[in-house]
Amino acid sequence: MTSAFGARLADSFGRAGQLCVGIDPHPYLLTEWGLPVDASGAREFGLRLVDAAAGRAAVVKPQVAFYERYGSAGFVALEAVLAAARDTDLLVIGDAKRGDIGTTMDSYGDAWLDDSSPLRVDAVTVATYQGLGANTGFLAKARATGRGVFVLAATSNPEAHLTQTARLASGATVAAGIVDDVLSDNQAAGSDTLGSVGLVLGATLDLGEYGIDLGRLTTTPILAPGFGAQGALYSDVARLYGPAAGAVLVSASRSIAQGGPAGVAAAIDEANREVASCLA
Ligand SMILES: O=C(O)c1cc(=O)[nH]c(=O)n1[C@@H]1O[C@H](COP(=O)(O)O)[C@@H](O)[C@H]1O
Repeated sequence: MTSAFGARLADSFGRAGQLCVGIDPHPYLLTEWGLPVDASGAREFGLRLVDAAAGRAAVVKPQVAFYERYGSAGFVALEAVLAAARDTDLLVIGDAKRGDIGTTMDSYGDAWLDDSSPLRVDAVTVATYQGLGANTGFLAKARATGRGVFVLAATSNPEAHLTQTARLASGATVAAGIVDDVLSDNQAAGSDTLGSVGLVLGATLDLGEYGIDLGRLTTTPILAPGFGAQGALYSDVARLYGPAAGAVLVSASRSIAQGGPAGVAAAIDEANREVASCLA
């Protein structure tokens, strides 16, 4: 891979808009799609979403849990979906939400970020309960291979509120502290377009309450889940993210897939249109 993830993401935004199509093969969706609730169904679901998203959206985001639930057969299915996406101009975020001490994170880096791994993706989601410093090797590997990382900061689920708005000794919230760490990391790496280390900032939240200054995030990729099934509206992207809206990857999974396979392409086009008109 030649250029940095942030630069490739900026290029994709320019070509295909700011939508991320989540690939979450929930058992109920497999049934609705007329697919078996097993690894072969999850594979087919993922392949069809990749096919529909290619040329229509910037990014796809397979949720690893919905493949992992089938054990080794699920990982074989996921590898097939990732390989298919690699043959398109889509960027792929592996939603693996890995987080551990540094030496173990290095091994996760070998799984998701190494050029020789069948699970390699363009970017991965990580949790930093062990501190962003524990991800030093992981982030270095991402940069060295032109890949990216999205760090959970303010997640879309209501249960996270208590922990993520708790105050650090500095007085900043935990979420704002993670934002600061990521900003320092991107500044140290000197990215000139979008950085390669991004943040997860859910669309279901009042980010002001988390003490997050969106004006500082104009060149930090923001993965924004919560649209559709979790209640956020595409028409609210500009209001929710303000000055950082141009860096937001608007992410939706169930709401794109719920109309069945025949409706996916239209759902993607409609979502992309709504996001673009809100950001125009
Ligand atoms: O990292 C994520 O993508 C993520 C972070 C977050 O704060 N909230 C969140 O919902 N997600 C993921 O985004 C997807 C949301 O799916 P839908 O609610 O169906 O659009 C799921 O795969 C979640 O695991």
